[in-house]
Amino acid sequence: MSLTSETEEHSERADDAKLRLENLDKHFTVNQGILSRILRGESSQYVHAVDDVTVEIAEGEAFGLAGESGCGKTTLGKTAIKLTEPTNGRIVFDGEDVTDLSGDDLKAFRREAQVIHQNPYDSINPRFTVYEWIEEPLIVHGIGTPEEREARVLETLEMAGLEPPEAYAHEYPTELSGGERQRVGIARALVLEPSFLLADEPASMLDVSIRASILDVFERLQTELGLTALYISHDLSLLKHICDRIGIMYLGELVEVGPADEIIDNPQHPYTQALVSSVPRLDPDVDRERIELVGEVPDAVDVPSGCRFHPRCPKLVPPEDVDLEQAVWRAVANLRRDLLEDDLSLTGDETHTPGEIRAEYGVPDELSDPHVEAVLSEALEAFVETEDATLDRLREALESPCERGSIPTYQATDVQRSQCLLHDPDGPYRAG
Ligand SMILES: Nc1ncnc2c1ncn2[C@@H]1O[C@H](COP(=O)(O)OP(=O)(O)OP(=O)(O)O)[C@@H](O)[C@H]1O
Repeated sequence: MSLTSETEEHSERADDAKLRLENLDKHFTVNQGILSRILRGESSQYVHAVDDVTVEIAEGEAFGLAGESGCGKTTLGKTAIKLTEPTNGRIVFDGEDVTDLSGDDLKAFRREAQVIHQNPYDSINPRFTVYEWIEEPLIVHGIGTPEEREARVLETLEMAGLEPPEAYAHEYPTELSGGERQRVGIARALVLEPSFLLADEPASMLDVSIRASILDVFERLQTELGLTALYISHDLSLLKHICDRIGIMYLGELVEVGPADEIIDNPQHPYTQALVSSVPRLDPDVDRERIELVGEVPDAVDVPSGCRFHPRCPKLVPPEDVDLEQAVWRAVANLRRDLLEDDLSLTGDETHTPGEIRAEYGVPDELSDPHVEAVLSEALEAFVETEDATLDRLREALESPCERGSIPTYQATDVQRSQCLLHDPDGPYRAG
């Protein structure tokens, strides 16, 4: 299914959506000195923290966001509930466009959408007692008499599992353990009776022994209060445990979305497959082959063309006229990438022969495809001789379809969407 029909599908279901993000972008301007920009002749550059994300979260749903560090999870979460302004796109909450809310309307929205922070040590003001800290949002929003507020604070402490609430109310946060502080953070988020909760790495700072009990609180609250929640975490096993659906982010884009169990047990996008395979304890009974992810996540300023995962993808699609085994093609593509970027990764400082360069990249001395062999050996000879080769032929002749244009989102299975050419039902490539 193409992106167009996906949009139609969304608009049909839009009424059930608690939160709907449409083509959401959040870009940050890179903080470069004016002088350096003038000298290097560059215009402003942007960090593509979130790019063209379209997704909806249903009423009562727990949605998880996962992906490597820096891929944009926190920025997407914060933008979704307007803790930071989107660069482009629309945010629809309870059927209403909240993208440009301000003033009292924004304040009312803030009551509905609350956040639980990652760090229970930093996020609480130590000068407040637990009672004062949890009562504050009620005062800010002008809610209730002092007696009504007291009743609400104590009730909320109890909901967050701080019992007896009267005993906790007059403590200072510094006197509490990490798990207790996280429960205080939960109580503060709940006191306004929100309908949407953003929990950013809610358990990552906690001891393993405490994590399970905090996750139980989340699960219980969601069932009892019917909350819709967006959980952000590196930890796929945590998300599998508490979420209905999971979205996987890579370099600002949402590359796969589907039911939590399916994302873990039957990942479709090559990036999700690699991410899942790197977590051995996800499912001890499943003997999963570990997929090694080569290289680092690229810079979010200078994002790769086409599929952003293509420089690292173990399933990179070769050009149609290339006939090489996948592992050999990946090795050739790695060497081509570094030659084109003039950034070969070689051991030692001495000059290398074409044969030595090939060996370092795991490219065989003679490729079985004569066309690729001719293009690559010509480029290597030129590179070694002049160190400044014209590499246009290498660039054009061996360009992968994954490097071109923007990759749409496809329906990869009945329940999973994936932004990968391998899932184009009308395309020549097949997922394997
Ligand atoms: N205020 C900001 N100004 C400039 N760049 C930013 C800002 N906030 C985030 N970024 C950049 O945006 C990208 C996405 O960051 P973000 O924190 O959203 O990722 P993340 O997936 O939540 O990472 P982590 O898991 O490490 O928290 C990164 O490249 C980050 O450096």
